[in-house]
Amino acid sequence: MLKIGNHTFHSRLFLGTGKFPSFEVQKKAVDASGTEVLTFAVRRMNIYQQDQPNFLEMLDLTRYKLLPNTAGAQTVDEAVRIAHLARASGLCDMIKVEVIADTKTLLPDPIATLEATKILVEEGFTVLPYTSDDPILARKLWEAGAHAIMPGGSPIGSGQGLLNPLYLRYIIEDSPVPVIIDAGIGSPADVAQAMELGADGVLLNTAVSGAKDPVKMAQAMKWAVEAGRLGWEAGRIPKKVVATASSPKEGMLD
Ligand SMILES: CC(=O)[C@@H](O)[C@H](O)COP(=O)(O)O
Repeated sequence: MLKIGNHTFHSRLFLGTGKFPSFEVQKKAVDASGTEVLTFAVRRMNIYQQDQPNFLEMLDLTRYKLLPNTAGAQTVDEAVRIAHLARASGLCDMIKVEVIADTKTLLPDPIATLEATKILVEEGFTVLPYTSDDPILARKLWEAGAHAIMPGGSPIGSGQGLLNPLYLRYIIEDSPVPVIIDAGIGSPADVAQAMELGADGVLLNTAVSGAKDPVKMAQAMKWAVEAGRLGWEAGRIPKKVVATASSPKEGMLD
């Protein structure tokens, strides 16, 4: 069971809702993923044009926790304002803090992320900051009261997988709060790697929405999360540089 703040989840897969080829495919993929948490940019919400299609309208929202994110924010003020908008709209008290100040890498602004996290924790939100794979910043975030840490595997939408497994491991080993690897996941193998490192979960979007068959990929991601978690719980064998026969020698004829 995954616990973040006061929320508990069976599934360890968080799914983004952007860029699916259609709402119908999105719905089928969400179902196939087994996710309980859907994230979306508050700025995509159609608050003022109720007659326009809503990207969440095909989904039975009673089945999912919504994790609004502050995507589009470039400053602390913007992130905090977007979080307030999410709360005023009656969405979940969870907020994914995303403050991006670089359009090429889409890497998070570490100082603004920390500042926004402090403010929103103080205001009673359940705060999940999207951060780089920097273990020192991760520590400052949980010291500031973040309820989970979401380090990127690689740049958003890049599908590059985990570029720095060592730093992610440092974060996972030290963090007193859940660590969700967020962004850059390209394939089920990346997901399994994250979970085998000991991550508490993964958040992904593009790898599913951009797949040739998003529904099949969503199912594959679900199984990869489960397989990786099980493998981590089971404890892998140590790597050796020499071969060791897998059959025991005892009882063998010479
Ligand atoms: C949907 C969302 O929150 C993204 O910003 C997230 O980081 C996912 O990234 P990928 O699309 O690389 O999976």
